[in-house]
Amino acid sequence: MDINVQSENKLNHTSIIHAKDLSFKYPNNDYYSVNKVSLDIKRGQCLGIIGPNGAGKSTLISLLCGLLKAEQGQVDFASLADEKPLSWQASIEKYVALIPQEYAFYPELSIKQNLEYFIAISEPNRKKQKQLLEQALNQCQLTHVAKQKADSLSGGYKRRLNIAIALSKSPEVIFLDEPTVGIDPVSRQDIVDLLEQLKAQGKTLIYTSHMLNEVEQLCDDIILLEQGKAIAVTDISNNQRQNMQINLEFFADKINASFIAQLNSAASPASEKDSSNEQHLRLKVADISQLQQIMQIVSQDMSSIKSLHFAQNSIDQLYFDAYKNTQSSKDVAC
Ligand SMILES: Nc1ncnc2c1ncn2[C@@H]1O[C@H](COP(=O)(O)OP(=O)(O)OP(=O)(O)O)[C@@H](O)[C@H]1O
Repeated sequence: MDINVQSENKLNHTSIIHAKDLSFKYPNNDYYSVNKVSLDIKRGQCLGIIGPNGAGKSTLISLLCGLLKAEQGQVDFASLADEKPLSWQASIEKYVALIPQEYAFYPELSIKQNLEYFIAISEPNRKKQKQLLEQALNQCQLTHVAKQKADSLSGGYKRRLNIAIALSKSPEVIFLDEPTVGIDPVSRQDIVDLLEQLKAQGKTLIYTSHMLNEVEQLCDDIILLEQGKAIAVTDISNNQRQNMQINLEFFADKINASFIAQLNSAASPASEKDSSNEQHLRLKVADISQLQQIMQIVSQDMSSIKSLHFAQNSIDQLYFDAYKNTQSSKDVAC
């Protein structure tokens, strides 16, 4: 595999990492853990890598940040250096950080000692070391627990320390492998907020998680992996979010047949009745004009409606649709 550092104008001007046809097989495995994956990571954006257990997310991250060498394919990094271009290895060491799934710190040391140790590896200047330490402690809200032994911290604080160590070298590109796994919802939200701040500062994030709501909140682009292959690549930038389908759900004391017929004729042909019983009706609405017609019908008989919910097609739906499609194409192939 080739990993090249390109001057930015050789890549698409917004791209920071471009990978083409990456493939990797672990020794002794007879299958590819990553199979011909191509992707483009834009500067300052967050790319989400999602997929079921064993889909190849961690392996893909390891390939992209140079921890593993692919058998085939190529990774191009835009030159991250301001002045003279660096080798890809030097570029990765200086500008790229990986926050792994496992805890990557010394349990016997305190938070401060851990950070001091890792900062000293990449920054020889004592004054700068101190600044980086304070910055990492503040950014990850660890100042008040800085003297505590890492081993004694809660899961949420251990995750923050993992992130603080990676951030302490002020990276431009940050790979995060399930950074919120196994922690409570409040700690999880704190970490998502921190990642939002990093994005706002212009950092490029590559993020894997099984928490699809986090992915939806943070990511601009998503790549869905299954058995090493990229089975869907989705741009969920604002534009696309607006175009996502609207789901409309009615709950009523009783939904009668003529009401359902009226709604269906208003919504037809693009709308689809998912389910109906006497109390519950779910419609997929294709556009705003359909929605207006439906709301007109509903407003004529509001008395029977107990509640009505709008839900945009979420990333969960995209995930399940893409996954369902690959499963059904496998069934056809069998
Ligand atoms: N060190 C290894 N040696 C052999 N096979 C491995 C190794 N690491 C991963 N694999 C295999 O490669 C495939 C992809 O694994 P990987 O850990 O990249 O998936 P993942 O999507 O990150 O999974 P998870 O969501 O469970 O973390 C799996 O079939 C896994 O068993």
